[in-house]
Amino acid sequence: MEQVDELHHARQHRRFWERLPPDLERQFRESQRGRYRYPRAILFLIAALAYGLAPAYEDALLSPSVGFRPLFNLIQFGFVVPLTLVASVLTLAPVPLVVRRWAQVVGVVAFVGGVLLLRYHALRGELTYPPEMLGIVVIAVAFFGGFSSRRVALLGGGLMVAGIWVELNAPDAYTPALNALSLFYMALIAVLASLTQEWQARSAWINHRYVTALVRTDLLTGLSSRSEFNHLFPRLLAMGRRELKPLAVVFLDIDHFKRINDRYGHLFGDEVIRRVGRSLAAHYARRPWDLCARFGGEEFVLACYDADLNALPGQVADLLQAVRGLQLEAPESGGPVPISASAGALWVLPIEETVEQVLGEADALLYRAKDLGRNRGCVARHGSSAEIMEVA
Ligand SMILES: Nc1nc2c(ncn2[C@@H]2O[C@H](COP(=O)(O)OP(=O)(O)OP(=O)(O)O)[C@@H](O)[C@H]2O)c(=O)[nH]1
Repeated sequence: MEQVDELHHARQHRRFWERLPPDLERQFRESQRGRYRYPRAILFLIAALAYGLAPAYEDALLSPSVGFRPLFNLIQFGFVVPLTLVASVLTLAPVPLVVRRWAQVVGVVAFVGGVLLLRYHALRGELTYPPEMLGIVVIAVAFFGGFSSRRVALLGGGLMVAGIWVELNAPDAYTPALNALSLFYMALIAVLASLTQEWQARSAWINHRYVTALVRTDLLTGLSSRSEFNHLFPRLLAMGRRELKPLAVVFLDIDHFKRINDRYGHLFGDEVIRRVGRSLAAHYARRPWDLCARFGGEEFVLACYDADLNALPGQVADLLQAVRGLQLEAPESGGPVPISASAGALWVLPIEETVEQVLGEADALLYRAKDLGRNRGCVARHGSSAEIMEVA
């Protein structure tokens, strides 16, 4: 319930430049990194190849006479190409996210640093190098990098300043002002594209999370919804079967709820459902695998993993007592409104039982408790309907 509210708030009140609350933001970033793994690995590979093969096409296409100085060769082959290749491999390798991120940052910085250096010397007439490479790298990083928009903005902004400095300080080989302007536009496009793309990705992600949370949560009580229970219970049963652990399934239904509604109104009826739901969650479903859901109307279902058969009657009695102990006051008179519930509890060591069989048997126990006069529970072990224990 809190999560539904938090997601709703994040959807409604987020401005274009704002991030999500820290926990959601972390989950969002991780989901995005996974998504762009392959494009990023390919990007780094292309960067490494483009850089590594530069001398070949430089000589052939652009400036046949220019030779590389040993220092350039060292930077290019001893530093930039290996780092970019390592970034490519680590992007796909099963290494921790932090290592991958740092490898990529170092790869990108090394790459663009190398390109800037070459560009500087190209403008001094010492060699030629395609300046568009810089823009391509920035835009590609912005689109596929999976970095935060702030990091891309920092990178884009830093590159823009460095690029302009290089253009203006090199001898007037071409048209520095025009080159500076084109660098500025490239960096601007990259930053805006990355911001827009991130905004859209974040909006889609948060909407998806919100809808999922809505489907999984019962909005009146904050417990799991029936669809969430239907989703998780088969898994719990399968896990019990695999690990040979017993389960307890308890159906609980508020007695004569229609009368409460008719007498005190539906809003008060809602409050009763809410209070009973909270009380069940507090008393019973406390371990990580336990399920506590509103099955519909005034009926609840609990499923407990690795349940103790001997403790079950006592636990059901406690639940019924907790419902009886709820101090509800009538809307207008303020007088006490006594309520009670009936329960059916089934203990099962799952072998071949289906979900329908288990839930059907537990539901039958609930109806038996209703037939016996309500305000009580019927507890049984699966398959031994002759030995039903009555608790109150
Ligand atoms: N206030 C409120 N009432 C609901 C909600 N969902 C179902 N109901 C009402 O719950 C009542 C359930 O009535 P019945 O199924 O006859 O059960 P009951 O009166 O509790 O009788 P027993 O279960 O046999 O003890 C109906 O009147 C429904 O309208 C809800 O979300 N809020």
